[in-house]
Amino acid sequence: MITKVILPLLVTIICIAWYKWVTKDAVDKRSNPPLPSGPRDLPLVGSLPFLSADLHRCFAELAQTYGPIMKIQLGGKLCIVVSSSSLAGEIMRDHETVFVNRDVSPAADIFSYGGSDMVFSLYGPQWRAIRSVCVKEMLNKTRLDACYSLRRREARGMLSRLYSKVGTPINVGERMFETISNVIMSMLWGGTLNEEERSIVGVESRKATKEFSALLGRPDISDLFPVLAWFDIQGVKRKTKRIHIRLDQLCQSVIDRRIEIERQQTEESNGQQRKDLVQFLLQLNKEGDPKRPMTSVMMKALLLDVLLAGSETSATTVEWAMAEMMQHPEILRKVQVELEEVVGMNNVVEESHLPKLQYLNAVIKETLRLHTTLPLILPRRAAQTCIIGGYTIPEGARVFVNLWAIHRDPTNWDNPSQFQPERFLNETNNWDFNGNDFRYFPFGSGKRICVGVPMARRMVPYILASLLHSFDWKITEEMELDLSEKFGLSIRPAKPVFAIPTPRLSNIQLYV
Ligand code: HEM
Repeated sequence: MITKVILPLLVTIICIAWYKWVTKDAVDKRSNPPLPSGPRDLPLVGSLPFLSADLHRCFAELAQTYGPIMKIQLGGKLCIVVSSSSLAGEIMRDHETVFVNRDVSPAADIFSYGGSDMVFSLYGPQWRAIRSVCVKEMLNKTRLDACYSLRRREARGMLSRLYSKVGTPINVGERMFETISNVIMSMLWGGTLNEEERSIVGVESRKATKEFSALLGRPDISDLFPVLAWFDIQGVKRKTKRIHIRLDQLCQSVIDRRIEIERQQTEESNGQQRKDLVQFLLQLNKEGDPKRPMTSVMMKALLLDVLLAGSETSATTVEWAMAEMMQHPEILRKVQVELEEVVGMNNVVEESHLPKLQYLNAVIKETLRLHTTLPLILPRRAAQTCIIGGYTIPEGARVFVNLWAIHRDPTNWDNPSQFQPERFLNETNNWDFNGNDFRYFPFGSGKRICVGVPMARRMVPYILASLLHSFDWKITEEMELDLSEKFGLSIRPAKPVFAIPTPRLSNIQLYV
C-alpha cells in the first residue's frame, strides 16, 4: 500500500519541486529583470578603490565596458549610472515621477535647512509652492527687466575695475565669480543694502559660498556609509554647519535691514515699487497666503539656493568660454566682429543687444556642451523599483545621469571633443535649453529643470559680451593655458585661467 500510493506521490512532489527550481531563474528573469552589470566591487567599500577623482570621466570610461546603464557600488550606496540620451529620456521623462527627488547628502541636508529650499526639497506641495513663486514671480520677465539696472551697475563696475588693471594678468575665474555673485547679490538685496554694506556682505558670502560648494562637491564618507554618519569622520557635517550658521546670519541680517527700512518708510513711500528680491520675499512672508507660503526659513533657504546654484555655475561658464577663446583666437575675433556690428565701438553692451548676438550665443551653447557645468546633473533617487533599459533599478538607488558623456557622445555630435560653436548655427534644430532634447540639456530636464535659466540667459551672455567688447584678451607664452578639468559640484578648469586685457574702445568714458 505504502509503495503503491506514497512512493509515486513522493516522486511527483520531487519532480514538481525540481521543475520549479530549474525554471525559477527564468521566471524571475522574465518578471524581474536583472540589475545592470558594472565594475567589480569589494565587500564594504564596493568599487570605491577602483574609481578616480573625476567621476564623470571615470563613469564615461567604465560605460565603454559595461554599457550605457551600469551599476556601481559606492561604499554602502547602490548607484546606477546612465550615459545615453535615450536612457536619460527614460529616467527624466518617461519615469519622471519615480526619479523626481534628489538623493540628498548630509551636507546638502544642512545647506537646505533640512529640505526647506528648492534644490533639495522633496517633490510635493512645499516644493511646488516655492518653485511657482520663483518661476512666476521672482524670476519672471517683468521682475528680471526691473532688475536690469542692478545687473548693469555690476557689469559696469567690473569693466571699470578691469580698466584699472590693463596690461596685467587677470585671474579670469576669480573675477567672474566676483562679478556674477555681485550681480546675483545685487538682484537679491541690492535695493536693501547701501554700497558699504553690500561690499561687506559680498566678501563674506562669496567666501562662504565657495567653501560650501567645495564641501558639497567632495566625496563624504558619511554620505557613502550612512551607518558611519554619526561619527562624521571627515568633519564635513561640522564644517558645513559652521558655514551654514555664517550664511544664515548673513541672510538674517539682510532681512532685518529690509524690515527696518520698511518700518522707517512713510505711508506714501511704502507703496513704491519693490526693488529687490528680498523685498519681494518679505512681502510674501507678510501676506501669509497659504497658497504662497514663505516662512523666514524658506526665505533664507531660497536666497542661499539662488546664491549658490546661480553664481558658480554661471561664473564657470564664462570662465570656460574665455579659456576656449584664448585657445581659439579666431573664434574670439568672430565674436568681436559681431559685437562691432551690433553694438558699435562708441557704445557699451546692453541686454537689449543680446538677441542679435547669434555667434556669441553659439559660443555659449558650445561651452555648455563641451564643459557641461554640472556633469552628473544632481543625483536623483529612485522612489520605487523601476525598469529602465530592460534592467531593474531598485528603490532607493542613487541615479547619476552622465550629462558630460551624453554631450560628448559621438553618435550625436561630430568631432565631439572639439570646440566648434558653428555646430549651433545653420541648424534646423535650435538646441534650446528647455530640456526636451536628451542629446543636449545643460540645464537638466523636466519638473526639476534649472529654475535659473531666464537669469542665466541674461547674465552669462551679457557679462561675456561686455568683456569681449570692451577689451582684447591675450595670453603670453609663460601663461600656460591648461584646459584640463577639476571635478566638484561643477567642473572648473584644473588650473586658473589667466589673461591680459587691453582696452578696445577709444572713448575712456565708456570705462568709468
Ligand atoms: C550657466 C548657468 C547654470 C547652469 C548650467 C545650471 C544648471 C542646472 C542644472 C543642470 C540643474 C539640475 C536640473 C535637473 O535636476 O534636471 C539646476 C538646478 C537648479 N538651478 Fe541652475 N544652472 C545655472 C544657473 C542658475 C541660476 C542663475 C540660478 C538662480 C536662480 C539657478 C538655480 C537653480 C535651482 C534653484 C535649481 C533647482 C531646481 C529644482 O530642483 O526645482 N541656476 N541648474
